[in-house]
Amino acid sequence: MKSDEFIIALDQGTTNSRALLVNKNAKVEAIAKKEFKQIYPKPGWVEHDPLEILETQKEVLHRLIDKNNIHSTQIKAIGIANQRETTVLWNKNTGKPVYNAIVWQDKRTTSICEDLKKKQWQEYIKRTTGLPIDSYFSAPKIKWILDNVKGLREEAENGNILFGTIDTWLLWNLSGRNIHATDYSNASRTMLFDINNLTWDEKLLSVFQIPKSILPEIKQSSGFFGNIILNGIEIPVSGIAGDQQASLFGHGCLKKGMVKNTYGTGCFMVMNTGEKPIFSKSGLLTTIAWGLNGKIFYALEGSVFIAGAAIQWLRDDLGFIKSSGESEEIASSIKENNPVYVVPAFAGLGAPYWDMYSKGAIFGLTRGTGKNHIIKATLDSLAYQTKDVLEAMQIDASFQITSLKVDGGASSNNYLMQFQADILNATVVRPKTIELTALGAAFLAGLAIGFWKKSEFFENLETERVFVPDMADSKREYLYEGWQRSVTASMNWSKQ
Ligand SMILES: Nc1ncnc2c1ncn2[C@@H]1O[C@H](COP(=O)(O)OP(=O)(O)O)[C@@H](O)[C@H]1O
Ligand SMILES: O=P(O)(O)OC[C@H](O)CO
Repeated sequence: MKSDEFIIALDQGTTNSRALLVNKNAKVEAIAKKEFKQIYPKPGWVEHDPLEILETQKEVLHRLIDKNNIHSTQIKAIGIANQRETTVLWNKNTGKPVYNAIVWQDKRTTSICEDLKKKQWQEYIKRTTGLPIDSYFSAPKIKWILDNVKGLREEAENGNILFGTIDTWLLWNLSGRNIHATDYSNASRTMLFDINNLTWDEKLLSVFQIPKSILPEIKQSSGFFGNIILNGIEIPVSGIAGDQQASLFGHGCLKKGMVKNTYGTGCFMVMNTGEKPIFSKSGLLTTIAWGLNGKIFYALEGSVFIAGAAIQWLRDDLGFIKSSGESEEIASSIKENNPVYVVPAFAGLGAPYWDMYSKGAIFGLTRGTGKNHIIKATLDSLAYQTKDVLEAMQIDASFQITSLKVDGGASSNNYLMQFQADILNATVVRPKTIELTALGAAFLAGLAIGFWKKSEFFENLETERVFVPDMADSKREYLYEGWQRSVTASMNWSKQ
């Protein structure tokens, strides 16, 4: 091992818990990861077991340290990046979750959201929290758990229940059930947080009937959260951010107008908009990028709910491929001009459509369509959804995007990245490491303790490949027009 001091990043994603060892040169030296169970109790419902999340996260942390012969004294700080919005409520006396974690993709709270829309809360919620009303966010999930677990609201009112997004759940447990906190970026995904005044919003707490006592303290994304005891040594957790904001930071998108796109379970394009929130008229949400050095930075985000998850569906449910990576060769082998479209609206549609009732669909089937066409069309859908979001993001001449920085599991797919460049008519820039989420969390943690000086870690980020657009305008327009018709047809499909 060359380095002798490290930052560890815990990257708790929708499908994997990961721990990464980051050295002084800002390089990822080792990774340990473990997939965990996705629970689908009913159509549209998605849950995780909070204890399994905690156990897999601890397991990969210990495996990383043991396998690489790291002594706890070599770990200078820990940063956490997490799947956002996913909601856990637990009893603070027993430490036990009162219900499974309700995952960001879960659709069970559509009627709570519908009710809010009927009562005309859209304007207030957008202005206050930056968010559209959608079952994606934490507040309706908290309300659902409080309404549906017998006696829970009373327990919560008596001060026995805590709420957390996954960062908070991990921090509370890893700190010896001591610290109940989150950072600004995660707070901004709850639909309870006033992103202008930086406080929990009393009006929304009352609308959702959520007792304030269950909410965590909110801190800067880079700063001291608490200590974790690892093999008898105290290690500070000094960076926390939602995974997409962490990835924005990891890419070095520190200036207004800089943008990245992460292809994980979902696909999230995020643009730094500086120290003032900008409110989109075309379906993007306004969110907090991070709190750093006493300042708040804002971002515009296009959240696509199903991206890599659609490739997992091909693998695990349809059995069309044995591994996600196999999709690359299959898609590259199809040369026909008769496009099939898969609209993977398995969890409704996020940005820019925000349709909780859209359902997945396949269009353009002929007798000659085989499973390979469907594999290619599923990969293509990641690129089309990204184009939808990018179009929404070009709000004026100062936000023209001609180059897109990418990361996340599916960005390793060369077919997809080339098709992405073609359909956007923009270059796609892939860094040498696609673990930008983890790097972002590590950078936030390392900055807080002086492990790195301001921004020096970005100097070591290298580009691995640039994908240059190579498609005729007429073909691009023809293909995209077919996608737009397909999405439109899938919308408002069923309220079940
Ligand atoms: N070569 C590939 N081609 C397409 N999709 C891929 C490829 N490799 C991984 N994926 C997809 O990427 C996702 C995993 O990426 P990751 O960034 O780990 O996601 P998360 O953080 O959401 O758990 C999975 O949904 C998987 O299907
Ligand atoms: O698990 P990921 O990396 O797809 O990210 C999930 C998002 O944070 C949900 O908002």
